[in-house]
Amino acid sequence: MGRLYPFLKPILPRLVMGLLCALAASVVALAIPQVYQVLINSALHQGGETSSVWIAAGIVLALGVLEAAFVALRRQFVITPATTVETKMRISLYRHLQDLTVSFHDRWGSGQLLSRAMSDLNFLRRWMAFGAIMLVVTTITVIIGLVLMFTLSWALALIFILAGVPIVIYGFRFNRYYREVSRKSQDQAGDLATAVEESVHGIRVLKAFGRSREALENFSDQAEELRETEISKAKSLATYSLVISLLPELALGSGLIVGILLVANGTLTVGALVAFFATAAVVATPVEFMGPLMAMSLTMKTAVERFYEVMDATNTITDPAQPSELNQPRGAVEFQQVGFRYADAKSNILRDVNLSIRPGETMALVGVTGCGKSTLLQLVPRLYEVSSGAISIDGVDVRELSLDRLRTLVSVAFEDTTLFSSSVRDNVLLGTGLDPASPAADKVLEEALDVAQAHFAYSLPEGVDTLIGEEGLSLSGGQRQRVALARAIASKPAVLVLDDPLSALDVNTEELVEGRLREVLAETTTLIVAHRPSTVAMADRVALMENGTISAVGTHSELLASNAHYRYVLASLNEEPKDLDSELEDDDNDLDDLPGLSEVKA
Ligand SMILES: Nc1ncnc2c1ncn2[C@@H]1O[C@H](COP(=O)(O)OP(=O)(O)OP(=O)(O)O)[C@@H](O)[C@H]1O
Repeated sequence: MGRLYPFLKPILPRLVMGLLCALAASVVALAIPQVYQVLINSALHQGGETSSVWIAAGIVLALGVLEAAFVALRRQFVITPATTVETKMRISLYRHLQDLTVSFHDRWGSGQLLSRAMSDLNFLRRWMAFGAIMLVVTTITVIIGLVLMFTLSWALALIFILAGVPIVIYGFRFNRYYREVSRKSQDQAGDLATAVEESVHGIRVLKAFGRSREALENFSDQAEELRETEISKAKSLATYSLVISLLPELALGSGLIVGILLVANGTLTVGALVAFFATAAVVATPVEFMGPLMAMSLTMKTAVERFYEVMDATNTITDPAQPSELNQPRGAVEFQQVGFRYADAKSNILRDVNLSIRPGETMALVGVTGCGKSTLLQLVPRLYEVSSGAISIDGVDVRELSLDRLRTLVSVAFEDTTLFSSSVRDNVLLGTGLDPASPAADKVLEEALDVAQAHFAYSLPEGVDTLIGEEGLSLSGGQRQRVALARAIASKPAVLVLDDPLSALDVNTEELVEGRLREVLAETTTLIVAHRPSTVAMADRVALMENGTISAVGTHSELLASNAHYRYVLASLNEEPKDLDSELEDDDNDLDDLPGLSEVKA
């Protein structure tokens, strides 16, 4: 819990003020029985002073009002700072999640992160605003109350101390058990959130495959598990609460008998007896309150642990201490002996990858499914870090560039497009750093939408300002891909990395996009994963990927003529490789000169 100090530091003065107010309220509450003692001893006997009754009543009333005022002040002091801390912690968590590597996000369920950012931090706020202060205050109230009880009658106070022993012993057991069960319930809540998130995202698949019932059954099982954990939590708290409320009551009962005997034999005054029991009543309330407070503190401890599990995850892909400059990038990309293994994977996905892409060249990456093409692309903007070897742009290792600079140089469009809940304009201009409202941004937007053949955006209900993404208008797969492609092009990168960005387009649109892309790509170094011969046709050269390495590089015609695996891969693509022949008629390569071509043609 000490780790919360940096977050709590700015609000400590207000928390201390809140604590002082809460303490003052308790002290005032404990002072009231002392007035009873004076009142009873001075007025409640024959010939007693009647005027003191009015004075005592006035004092008790004033003390009551004072106590209420202190309680109200405590609330004022702590509520605002607690929400401030909650917000700050939530923002730090979000910032850290943005910084953490893609490998981290591969391993963590989104629901687990969601539950940490929302419900765990919510617990924490409630604990700061109430639990922490009340825990300190109740402890101090009990201590002061016991001291007062000892001064009034040590024999009676001893009975209460004896009753406290089993409470403490049981408290340790409760502590251990409740921590475990509270951790379990918070993790289960995270898993449940993941299940909701997955089924909401995959609702079409679930419906289309008629799996809604199974999804519901799975969800119900998980929800049932959480319910059982919550019940065992509640049972354990109920038992603990029973112990800590019953024992003080037993002590009160037996204390009353002993107290009356003490008054009867003259060892104790009636006023002291009444004051003792009034004090004991003030002390008993916080003692009974200890159960829920302990439970709250243990839940909050788990919440802090869960928060720091994420915050402690280190970002391994960071800026270099002294970033290199790359002022006028030409866009020569070089892979040297690149090897890569996913965290937790048993073997390397990529090994000994050597590939040189000239400035302005378009290189298609072709290979059978699962051979590592997408993985290789993601290494260029350092979404994952190479395990061995190096990737350089214009001779500068990508690890020597600041991440901001690298990601301005390299732009990416993935096959599986993600659009954010904002306008088409904002989505396309995401990586440009331009003010979306500026005239310069309008021009860039227009050009990018034109290259990506995403003119449909102008016909949306509010044109390019139409809200798309999860909370907005649903676009078709091909429309989404075109917006994502426009986004990649808009920032005018030196290096463009495209993971089969046209896979969802119909043949005619694809042709139009390719026509415009060729013009753009003439200036930009491009590495493009190709699953269709028509995409291969856009490339100057083709790199063939086989078993996690580049096994051959050449023009389409060269590879077609000389490489059996290339022919096999092309044959397995969506279209027949011969479709490409017409595209390549203008190619400078003289196919007839290539060795072995006659066999291919045959
Ligand atoms: N995040 C990940 N963690 C662990 N393994 C992964 C991860 N992503 C991909 N893989 C594995 O790496 C291998 C290569 O995947 P990759 O997506 O790079 O292939 P690909 O050639 O692009 O396939 P496709 O043509 O089907 O898109 C696969 O065996 C896949 O299971």
